[in-house]
Amino acid sequence: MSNSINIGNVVKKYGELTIIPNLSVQIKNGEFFTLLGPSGCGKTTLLRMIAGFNSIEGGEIKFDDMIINNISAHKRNIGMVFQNYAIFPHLTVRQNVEYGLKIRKIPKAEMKKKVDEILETVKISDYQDRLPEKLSGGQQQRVALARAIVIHPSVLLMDEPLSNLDAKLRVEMRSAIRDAQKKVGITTVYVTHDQEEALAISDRIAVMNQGVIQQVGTPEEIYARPNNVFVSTFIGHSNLFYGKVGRDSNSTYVEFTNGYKILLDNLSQDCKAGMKVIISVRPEEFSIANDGLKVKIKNRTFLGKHTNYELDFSDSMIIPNQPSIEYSQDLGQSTKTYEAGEMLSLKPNAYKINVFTEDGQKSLIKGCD
Ligand SMILES: Nc1ncnc2c1ncn2[C@@H]1O[C@H](COP(=O)(O)OP(=O)(O)OP(=O)(O)O)[C@@H](O)[C@H]1O
Repeated sequence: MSNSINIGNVVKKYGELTIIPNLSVQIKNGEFFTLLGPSGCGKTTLLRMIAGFNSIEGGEIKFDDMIINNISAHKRNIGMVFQNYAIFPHLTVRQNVEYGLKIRKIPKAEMKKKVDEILETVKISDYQDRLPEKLSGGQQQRVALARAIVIHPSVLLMDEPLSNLDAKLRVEMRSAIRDAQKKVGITTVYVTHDQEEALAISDRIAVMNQGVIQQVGTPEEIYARPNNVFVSTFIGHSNLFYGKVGRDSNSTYVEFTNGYKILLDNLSQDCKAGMKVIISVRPEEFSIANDGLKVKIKNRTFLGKHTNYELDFSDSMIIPNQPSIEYSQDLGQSTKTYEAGEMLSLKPNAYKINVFTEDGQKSLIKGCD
């Protein structure tokens, strides 16, 4: 039986150093839940706390209603998959998968049935008599996955399981992992620093930075309505502009420093006229229109499905220290391309753009505050 995981006010310290100051999150039974964040933000640390490999300096972790803080790792009934496979080199695929069941003294016939089933689920039946050295990285990772889920753990924990695989295999393995997880229906916590992988694989994502969860939501929610500037720039690309709020008798708008206005009907009540804000526009949220922002193209990059234009806005309009300001033109929608030096008139999509407080900490879109 799979469990929910309830993490309440947990604290992690290494000596004097606090890595996780106070973190709470509820992971639902059967959910594919991803911890996503930059290197060093504490993802592995939190995963190891759930697994029982790390001490917990404050708060509680519960599987359903049972507090597990003081239950040792091997009694938590957890399946784990790491980036370096951790399968036994001297055992065949089948023996590797059987291993956990043998330890649990599962009767032979039942063991055979369970192993057959899992080998089928992760699609490695054909290799069952091979030694791991005769398998590709992706196949080895399937063995590790089969071995972790065959014991029917309460929760499955995965730490960057695809990072040793090449790009194409990573994409293929994403679906393999997700399909197996859904079929078995096991609560899964997955750690990655790869945002595309997180978007592709997860039911919900927690975006972490410096030991603090910035936002929890479905991939769509996090991409479309990030809570703060960190999330908006960590997940996908966002162009950030200085702006201020304006109100007149029957409309509310944000205004760029060059006076360009976008009418918005979804700004939160906190937005007072004159308030300084950050306007966040994704590259695909611009479209070419006569009444847009006038801007010069810096360079053009053809990327197959779309063309990326780097834009040359005046420094007074854009928040400093951004890698680039970009417009992405979907080639399915347009055949005309533009060259460096040409002027464009780009209109941001009022329904899609995001607005944040001046310090970047809070969204000012209704429902995201
Ligand atoms: N045993 C330890 N003793 C002291 N500090 C540690 C220990 N393990 C991790 N840290 C520190 O805790 C912080 C979080 O590390 P953690 O491995 O959880 O990050 P992460 O988000 O998983 O990063 P990555 O994606 O690079 O694995 C880092 O600053 C790391 O240096």
